[in-house]
Amino acid sequence: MKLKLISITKNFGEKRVLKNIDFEFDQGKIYALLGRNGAGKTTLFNIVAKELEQDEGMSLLIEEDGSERELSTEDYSYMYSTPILPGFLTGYEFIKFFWDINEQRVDSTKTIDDYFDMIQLDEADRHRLVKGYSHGMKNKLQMMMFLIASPMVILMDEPLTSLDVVVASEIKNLIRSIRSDHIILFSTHMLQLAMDLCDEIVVLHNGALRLIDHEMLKDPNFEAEVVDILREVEDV
Ligand SMILES: Nc1ncnc2c1ncn2[C@@H]1O[C@H](COP(=O)(O)OP(=O)(O)OP(=O)(O)O)[C@@H](O)[C@H]1O
Repeated sequence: MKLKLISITKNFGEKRVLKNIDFEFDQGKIYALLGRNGAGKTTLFNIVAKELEQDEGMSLLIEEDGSERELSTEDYSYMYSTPILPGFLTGYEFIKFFWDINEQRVDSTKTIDDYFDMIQLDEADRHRLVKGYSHGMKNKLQMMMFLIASPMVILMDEPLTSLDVVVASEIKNLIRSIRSDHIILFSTHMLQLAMDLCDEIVVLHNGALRLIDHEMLKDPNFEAEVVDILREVEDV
C-alpha cells in the first residue's frame, strides 16, 4: 500500500503554505517530517486526516494491485503532540469505549489488558481518571488507540516531545515493532530522533516535500546540510 499526495496546495489568505505537493509514502516505512516552525507540517497532517480542506489536490491510498481510493476515517489515526482525551473517564473506560465503537476491526484474540501491557501502563493507572495522567501516559493511551484500530496510515505530530527518556524509548520501540503493517509519518524537530527512528527523512521546504537521499544521511556533515536546506526556507 502507498499513500499518494497529488498536487496538494493550501493557502491561508495570502500565505501559500503548501505548494503543489506530490509525494508517495510506502507501507513498512517510518518517515520523519522535518521543517522549520510554521513550515506547514501540522497543516499537511490536518489535510491528510481531513481535519482541514486543501485548496487543490488530493490524497489517495494505492493498493498493491494499483487500484486507488480516497482515505476513509478507518484508514488513519492521528496522534497529536498534545493528546486530546476525555479526562472524566478512566484510561480503561476510555479504551473500552474506543474498543466497542471499533468492534468490527479489533483483534478478538487480544484483550484490552493485553494492549495495556503492550504500552506498559501499570494496572493501577489503568483505572485512574485520565485527567490525572501525565503527558507520557496520555501519549501511551493515544498510541494504544492505533494499536487497537490498526489503521494503514499513522500520523504523529511531534509525539515524543517532552517525554522522559524511558517512555520515549518504549514508544519508539512500539512504533518500530508495528511499522511493517503501516505507513507512518512522524513530524519532529529532533534531527537525531529522525535519524534514529525513521527509515526516511523528508523535509518540508518552501511549501514542497523533499526526500533526503540515503547517501546524504551517511555524510558526517549531514546535520549542517539539513540546516542549510531549512535555512533556505527562511531566505525565500
Ligand atoms: N487556521 C489557520 N489560519 C491561518 N494561518 C494558519 C492556520 N493554521 C496554520 N496557519 C499558518 O500556516 C503556517 C504553517 O503552520 P503549521 O502549524 O502547519 O506549521 P508547522 O510546520 O506545524 O509548525 P511548528 O513546527 O511550529 O509546529 C504558519 O505560518 C501558520 O501560522
